[in-house]
Amino acid sequence: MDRQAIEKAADVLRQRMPAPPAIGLILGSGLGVLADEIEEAVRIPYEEIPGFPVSTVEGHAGRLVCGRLEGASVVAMQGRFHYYEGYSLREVTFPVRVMKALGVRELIVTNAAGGVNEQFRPGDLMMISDHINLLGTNPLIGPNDPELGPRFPDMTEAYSRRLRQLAKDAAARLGIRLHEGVYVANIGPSYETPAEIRMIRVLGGDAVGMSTVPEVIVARHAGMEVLGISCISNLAAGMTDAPLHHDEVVETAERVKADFLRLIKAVVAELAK
Ligand SMILES: Cc1cccnc1O
Repeated sequence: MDRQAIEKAADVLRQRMPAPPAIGLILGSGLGVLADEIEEAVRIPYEEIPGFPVSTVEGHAGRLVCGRLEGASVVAMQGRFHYYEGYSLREVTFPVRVMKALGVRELIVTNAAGGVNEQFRPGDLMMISDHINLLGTNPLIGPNDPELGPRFPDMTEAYSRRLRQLAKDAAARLGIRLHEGVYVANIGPSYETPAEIRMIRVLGGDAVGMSTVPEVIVARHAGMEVLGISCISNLAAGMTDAPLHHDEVVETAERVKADFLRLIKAVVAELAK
């Protein structure tokens, strides 16, 4: 990814944003409602930002929302880009590069995921402790710009221990049940087969989805701290007889949004201190 394109997008946004953001939020399917809670909000459609792709998935609005949330200056992606839409991983992760250029230090990534762990139920929240990349590719492939990050970034703590503790403490304070587990990225857009879900379980996966991992790899490359929260939208293939539908993914996220909102806002409030 070239620095010129990143700076060009960041410059356009600096002209329109109320203040430099400290926290970035990527809101997954049906979870964009959090951006509606941002105060003094400036909403910028992706098509007005040079270098941003345009989201094509139902349940993803397609705009950047900047403003204040729980006392912090934030920038939220209301709608994200997915590899399965046909974008390159560099395009999918370009917004993370721009957030870094704007000054974002902590990135909270959220998604709707399929439950693989047999203890999980639709509507549960899972904090991501680690991920497994089954995409068979990586957003950092190609020449590395050392100004953006190291050639071989360490992924030992892809999901910040500090932020995970913050989220755990917030969930306990709020009486929100918060699982913790491993998120596995599948390319999509077809859902996983029952055999693939059995494989993912054997590999140690607790939830599966079609996003998040590319953004987290780039965020860690850029030196950002990351917290990941999955909304278990439905049980993955083979765990029930029912077939999977995208509208179920969005509908479940809608249903659990109260707890999801309370948790993310509590974490942001802590970071704003
Ligand atoms: C996003 C998702 C939801 C349910 C099952 N599998 C997935 O990849």
